[in-house]
Amino acid sequence: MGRKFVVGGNWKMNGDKNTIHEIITTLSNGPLDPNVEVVIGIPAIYLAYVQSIVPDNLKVAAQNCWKVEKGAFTGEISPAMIKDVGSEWVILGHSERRTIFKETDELVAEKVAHALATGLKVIACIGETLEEREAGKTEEVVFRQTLPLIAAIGDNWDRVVLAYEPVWAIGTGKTASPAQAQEVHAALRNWLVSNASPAVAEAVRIQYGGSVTAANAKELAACPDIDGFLVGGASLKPEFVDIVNATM
Ligand SMILES: O=C(CO)COP(=O)(O)O
Repeated sequence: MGRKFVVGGNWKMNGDKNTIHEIITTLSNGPLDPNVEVVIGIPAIYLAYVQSIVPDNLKVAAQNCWKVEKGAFTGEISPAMIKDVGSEWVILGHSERRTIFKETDELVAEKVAHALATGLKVIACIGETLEEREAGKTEEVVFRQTLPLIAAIGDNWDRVVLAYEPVWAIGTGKTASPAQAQEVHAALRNWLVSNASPAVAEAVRIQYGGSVTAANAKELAACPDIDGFLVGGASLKPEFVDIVNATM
């Protein structure tokens, strides 16, 4: 069976009640391709608000969470809380979490394991820096980041989407070319055959993220191993509708 296209919008630390209302109105009017799964990543403080105004065809994600249910972790939110306000997804391991907040591959894996154990669905992000790419280490880095996720995910792959986001393409306007993105996606899928299982490799959806716009989405979406996008800046704009509809 084919992999269902899945498009995420990662708002990062953007939006206020007014602009959020506008974005949700735009997405509600769409129309959004009903064959595409759409997940929007919301700043934690607005999760409940967004949850109260989204239509059924939009799923809501937190952008991070901690690795236990509750306790003395000032400033953190737990998967149980995300679930409690009605959201089904969490984005984990985003490169901004890894670089700015120093999250290690192991911590990301612990978070993924706990989020899945709580019943959430996870978008797990991986991707190399420019320096790593130029040193010819792209695949090495992507495989290293994915390896601890294998044990963390266990047999919950049906609730996981991988997002390949080359750090040099994030927020820079420098999109990976379709050939560059496809090459990494295919290599990762091939690596999953032996490191997870052939069935997982075949079924798991791999999103591309990094300066995706309405202008480049169709060409990227046509690549056989690109199963969706994780969109930053453009997810705050009306063109997100066109990105969701890139495979129509
Ligand atoms: O980080 C991203 C999505 O998670 C990509 O951000 P941009 O689309 O703004 O490059």
